[in-house]
Amino acid sequence: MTAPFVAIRGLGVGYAGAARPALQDVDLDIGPGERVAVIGESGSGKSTLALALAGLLPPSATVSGRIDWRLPGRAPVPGRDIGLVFQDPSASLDPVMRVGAQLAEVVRAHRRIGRREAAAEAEALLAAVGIPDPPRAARGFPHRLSGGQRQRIALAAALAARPSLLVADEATSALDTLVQAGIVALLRRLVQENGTTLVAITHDLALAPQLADRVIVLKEGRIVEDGPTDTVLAAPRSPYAKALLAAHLDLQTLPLVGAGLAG
Ligand SMILES: Nc1ncnc2c1ncn2[C@@H]1O[C@H](COP(=O)(O)OP(=O)(O)OP(=O)(O)O)[C@@H](O)[C@H]1O
Repeated sequence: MTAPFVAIRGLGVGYAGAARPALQDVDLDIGPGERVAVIGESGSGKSTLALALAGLLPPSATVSGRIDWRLPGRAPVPGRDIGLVFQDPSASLDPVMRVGAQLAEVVRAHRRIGRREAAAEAEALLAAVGIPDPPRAARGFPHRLSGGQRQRIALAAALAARPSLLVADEATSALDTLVQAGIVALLRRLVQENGTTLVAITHDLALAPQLADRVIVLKEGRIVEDGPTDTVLAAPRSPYAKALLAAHLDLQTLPLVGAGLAG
């Protein structure tokens, strides 16, 4: 791998009152432009890793270890260097602000451009994420849109500042299968086009081949598997990853595209 974009060493995160640390001894290098899926069951520490990367852990959390960024001389700024998309788009969209104004505000918060230019950029972003009739959508409010459209707009907002890293935490979990497929395809296209590094958190193994070249499996706050997506899904080494995969195949959900396991 070329020089890592971010290098995590011995990261541990504990929350007050918790029986065990949410993350322990996490060592992880992520290269520029890499697309990484972080998989694990509920409570394994996926969201904590996302928050640690974004610098958004609650102040009460106890943090040890280091996260070093390849950004010259400064810490990354969430929203500018790191875009975030969550499961619930309402977390990132203001219900009482017009969609176009919200996007324009994000653009102007990070780039020195005038109002008109920012409004035009907002419409361009809406078009880029596949929202029909961008000028009309820009004048509307988020609550008038479907869940899938709101998630597209949350994605547009996360990418408005052209971040180097996009962290998507269960970004498609709340959506039905068809809408989910559309958002996954969009996410994949946008990060490829922009060369954005992607960390996609998901409990859904079936999404890993569609989103990522590399899979990391977390169990009880530790990385138990880390490798190319196809290799991990075709031949997991850790017993835990094997069990996750077996449980997934038992459920007979979506075929694991690209893993040679679909048939
Ligand atoms: N703010 C918090 N305060 C206390 N404990 C927390 C907090 N956030 C997470 N935890 C605990 O830390 C552990 C890891 O949680 P985390 O949300 O990172 O896991 P996860 O894999 O993302 O789970 P899920 O898929 O359910 O979101 C869990 O035991 C959780 O209960």
